[in-house]
Amino acid sequence: MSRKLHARRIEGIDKNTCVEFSQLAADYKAVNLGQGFPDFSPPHFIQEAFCKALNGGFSKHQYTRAFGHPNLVKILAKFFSRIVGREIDPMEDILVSVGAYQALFCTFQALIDEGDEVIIVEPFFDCYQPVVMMAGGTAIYVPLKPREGCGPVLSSADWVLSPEELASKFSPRTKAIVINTPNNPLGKVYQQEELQMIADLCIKHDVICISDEVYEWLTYDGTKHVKIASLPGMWEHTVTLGDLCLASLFSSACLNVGWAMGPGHILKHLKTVHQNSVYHCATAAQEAVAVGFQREYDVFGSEESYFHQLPIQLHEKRLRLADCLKSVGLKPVLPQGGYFMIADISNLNVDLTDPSTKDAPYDYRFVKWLIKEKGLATIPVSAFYSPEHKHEFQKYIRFCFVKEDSTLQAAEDILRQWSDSK
Ligand SMILES: Cc1ncc(COP(=O)(O)O)c(CNOCC(=O)O)c1O
Repeated sequence: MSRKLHARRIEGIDKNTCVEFSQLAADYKAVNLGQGFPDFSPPHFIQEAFCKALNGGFSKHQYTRAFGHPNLVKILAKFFSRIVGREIDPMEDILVSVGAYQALFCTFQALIDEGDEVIIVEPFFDCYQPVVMMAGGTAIYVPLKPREGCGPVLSSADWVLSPEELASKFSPRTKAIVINTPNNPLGKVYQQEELQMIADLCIKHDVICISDEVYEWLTYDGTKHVKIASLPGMWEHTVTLGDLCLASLFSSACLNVGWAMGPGHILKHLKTVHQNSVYHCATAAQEAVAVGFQREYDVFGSEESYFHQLPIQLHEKRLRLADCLKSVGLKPVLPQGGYFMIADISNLNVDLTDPSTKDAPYDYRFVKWLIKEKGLATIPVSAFYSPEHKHEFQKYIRFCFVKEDSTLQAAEDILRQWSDSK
């Protein structure tokens, strides 16, 4: 066929970093600290709930309510009403989606029009730019930067937004701002005063805040996760996105149940996109997650809670990886939350003359070299920046530490052998 096949809306977004580097890791059978998923099983109670749902009769194998399985939306509303501090209507204020990815897609397709501007805080989960573009929007970027004069940047808490620079990005065309807390890849957990700064601008300019909180239960060292929707006046301005199976909850990406939560007058538009695209999420998976969520509601705040246990388990892995990276000359930025840790690689002098990557940013070339020559997979952090800011942040790579200890040990062995051989 001679005529152009693909639509303009997908021009230039065909490449995906996770897809590219996960394939390279598989091709080279590398130890994979790249893509963010656990390499251990979910807790028994969620596995049992999933098996019970699958054996729960024909209704669990057929369509359930399009906008969310009644058992699930009811427990979600009950659970988060307590956290947000307001009565959440399970039937109006929640949309269950196929992972948070689909919730993101529905949100942008429903709310962003040609010419609308969307402020994206960098570094950002790399799908934000494509979903803004597919909706016809224009991405406006504002980077988190290491705080001036803080000395060596040891923590994600040291990466902050400039109030002046952020305020300057709002214009009459600004429709939404996207934040992600805890952040992927940096691990920053926005504190109340930072969220209040964003909230004040959203209310002043009548802008919607899209708050991606898939890692909300994974915070460390006593760091508290604050939902921007819980701040005064922000419920009406916020779409909160969550994930019921990835990091935050049950460490089971395969269940792939996410959600969007917010006021019914906004959520009704996301539901329009949902019912005209995916329409429905797996009933048995939703039932299993509802059972898991009910359990967590009953034990919330106690030592039996998985939300309590998982961060403790991951805290040790996080410190172990940071120690290893420091011992071989990398400079890790300790994350306040989430699945990932970035490390500054500027101290490492590696011959990156591979002609196949000569025009790529330094971290891309380094990551490919690390996979091909050392058998260790990570992700280049410049992939989480806009074209205009990539060059400023091409000396960092991202590690996922939500892995079995044996996997982390294998990665450490590779790094230490390399370090000893230098
Ligand atoms: C911030 C954020 N939002 C949304 C999502 C999507 O969540 P879900 O898997 O529920 O669709 C993810 C998924 N994980 O990313 C994998 C990686 O960076 O290696 C995410 O990190």
